[in-house]
Amino acid sequence: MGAPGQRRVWVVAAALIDADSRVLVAQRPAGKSLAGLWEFPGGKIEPGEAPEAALVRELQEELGIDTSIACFAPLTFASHAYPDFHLVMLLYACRKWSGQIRSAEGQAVRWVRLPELYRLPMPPADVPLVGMLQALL
Ligand SMILES: Nc1nc2c([nH]c(=O)n2[C@H]2C[C@H](O)[C@@H](COP(=O)(O)OP(=O)(O)OP(=O)(O)O)O2)c(=O)[nH]1
Repeated sequence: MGAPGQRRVWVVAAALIDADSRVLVAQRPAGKSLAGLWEFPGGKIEPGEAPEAALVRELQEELGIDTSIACFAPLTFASHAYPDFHLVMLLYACRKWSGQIRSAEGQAVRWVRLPELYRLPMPPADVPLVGMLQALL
């Protein structure tokens, strides 16, 4: 479980859920780590930044939507040792936003139902989270 002193990376992400209980996933672009895998939108928390503020910022940057901290319900977290860092990722559920979702950073995005989510290739840290999401939907 993670070498001592391994770099720890704090990430925040959202399970955006629509009225049909579908979840939005985004594909990691070619050339980045974990390329091609489907992830929950989000990103790294900046130093001094509150996780929820980071999530509002990331959803605006990546998807062009406005969200409110009040609409984030803590869902679960991932703690996963990647070869070069240890990821801690907080996952929030969010059913309310304003604006039209568009992929502002060129990532492919898809709305998927749970059975499909189980079949999509996701980063290893995300795999245990899907079951937690199932309990919510
Ligand atoms: N947003 C997001 N990141 C995830 C998920 N699962 C997972 O392992 N990650 C990892 C990938 C990245 O290493 C990190 C998120 O960083 P980021 O999205 O802000 O930055 P990045 O793509 O430039 O990442 P990197 O190239 O520096 O690794 O968390 C997920 O579901 N959503």
